[in-house]
Amino acid sequence: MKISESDLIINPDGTIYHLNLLPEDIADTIITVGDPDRVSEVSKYFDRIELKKGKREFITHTGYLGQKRITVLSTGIGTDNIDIVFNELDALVNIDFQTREIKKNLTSLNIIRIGTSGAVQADVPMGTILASAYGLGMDALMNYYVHELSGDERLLLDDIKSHFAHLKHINPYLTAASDKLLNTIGKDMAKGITITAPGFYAPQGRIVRAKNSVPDFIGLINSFRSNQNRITNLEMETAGIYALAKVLGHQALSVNAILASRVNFEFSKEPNKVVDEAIKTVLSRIAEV
Ligand SMILES: O=P(O)(O)O[C@H]1O[C@H](CO)[C@@H](O)[C@H]1O
Ligand SMILES: O=c1cc[nH]c(=O)[nH]1
Repeated sequence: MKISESDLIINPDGTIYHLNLLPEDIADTIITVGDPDRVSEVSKYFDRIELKKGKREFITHTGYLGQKRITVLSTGIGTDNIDIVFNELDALVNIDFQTREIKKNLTSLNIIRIGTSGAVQADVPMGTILASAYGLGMDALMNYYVHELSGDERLLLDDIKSHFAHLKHINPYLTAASDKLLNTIGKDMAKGITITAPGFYAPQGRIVRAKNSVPDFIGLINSFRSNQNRITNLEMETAGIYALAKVLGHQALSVNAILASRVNFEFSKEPNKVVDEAIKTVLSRIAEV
């Protein structure tokens, strides 16, 4: 079935609407970062850069590390941007732009986020490189998509829903990381459930001047337990990435450079060093995926 011109917008030069990319511009292995300035912090380690493009906050570099073709792309902040990036990346590989039809043979991308995050457990110090075993969304994105849970995800989400039941404004959703990427890129990293919040301040329990509606949100978050599972950190994209990757048939892993300890009330004095460590660790393992 032909996808309409208003559902899938292709620019006059053949590029996808927001990302400004042609299907041939992206590799099958994609690194996403939030900050547009972080794209060159990743691609500076490539042996060769073949393409640099961008529009708005969506900056893309594609190149090679050894024999491996890699795309690094910035998403900007928040799951509303993840909605755009993931639908458009998927369209670039799985929709024929000439016929506007879904291709018969679908491509599954390997997508690795390298992001920054704040820890909520005392034994996850600043400087930790943490792989998200699960993304737990406190935002509203997945209310708009049909998505199914595995048995393990359902059991864990039921426990999470009971723990947060008194927060009537949220409908949490949960998706596991790609096993393949967790066991390669994420091997021997600290692991935990990552909360994706719809904001940086009160939605992550921060208090500056405006009053928070949820008292001691960090205490509520870090006291959750379900078997060996606990919530380790907070950021703003991972749950949307995991959930949309699963819906669209892609593999996803989120690697978090822990810059803040929310329980020790500290923020890293050397954030670039921590992020660089995460970038180098991911790139040193990327040939395995
Ligand atoms: O450093 P990035 O990848 O942007 O990630 C984190 O930093 C931003 C907030 O400062 C949010 O996007 C959050 O998820
Ligand atoms: O605490 C933090 C640090 C980075 N990014 C976030 O979203 N939260």
